[in-house]
Amino acid sequence: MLTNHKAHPFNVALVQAHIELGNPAVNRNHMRTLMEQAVTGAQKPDLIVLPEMWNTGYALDHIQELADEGGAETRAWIAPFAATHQVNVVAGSIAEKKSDGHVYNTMLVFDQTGAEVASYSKIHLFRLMEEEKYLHPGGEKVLFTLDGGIQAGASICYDIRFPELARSLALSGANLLIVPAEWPHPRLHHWRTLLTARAIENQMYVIACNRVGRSGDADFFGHSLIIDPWGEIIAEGGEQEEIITGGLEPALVQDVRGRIPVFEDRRPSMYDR
Ligand SMILES: O=C(O)CCC(=O)C(=O)O
Repeated sequence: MLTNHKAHPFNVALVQAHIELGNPAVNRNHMRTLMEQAVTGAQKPDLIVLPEMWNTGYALDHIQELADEGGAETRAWIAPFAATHQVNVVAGSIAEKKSDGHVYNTMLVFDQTGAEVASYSKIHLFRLMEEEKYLHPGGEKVLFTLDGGIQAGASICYDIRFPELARSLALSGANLLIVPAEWPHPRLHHWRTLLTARAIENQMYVIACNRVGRSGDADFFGHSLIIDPWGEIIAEGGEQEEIITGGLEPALVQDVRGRIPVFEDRRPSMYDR
């Protein structure tokens, strides 16, 4: 295992929460309570991450009425929360109704001043949950810089089954992949393996925040993960609500990339699709 402990790691807190189906008001209050716990915990986080579709859950039948119009409601409380507590917030993803009338599965990112630094809508919609019938896919990959200078790339849940996206983010400069999810049983093996592979092959940190609890037929297992660029699991959640914390050491990315020069040894002309 590679170690490169610095005095001030970049502390992350993953809010592994239960989500109430189709009840944005309850979910908003619940997330705020958990986020307050995160910022008053023993280790003050530099970054808080929420799970996927936390405002509505997969209430897709009613998603047109339930979705946050222009993301306004979410922005209105998360931006001041970030500023008040001087913490970066990746607000998981929400069902967001955009001005084109479509609903997107959208990640919003705020810096420590409460300024919005990025917005990413899920590119790969998940047919097993009929996302493609109710949601509109995003049209671009998204990178952003967090306070502290860390370059991060956005992925939402099913996106991690497409290694091309994480690789493309890494090639564009990402040192960290952030993954909000609603990933259910019985695919824990896929979850852990895919996330670890994305970390190892791209020599980047991967932090993934999954929800817990039952919703309809789905049983969401948590197991939120913080994985370092060598593929070591720094922290992993259980199957109940909890806040998973860990410290990232950004210099470790260059360290690992120096040890096995994968990016120098790539042969892009050999990969035709
Ligand atoms: O790929 C999977 O197994 C789960 C994906 C998923 O649940 C989602 O994208 O919402």
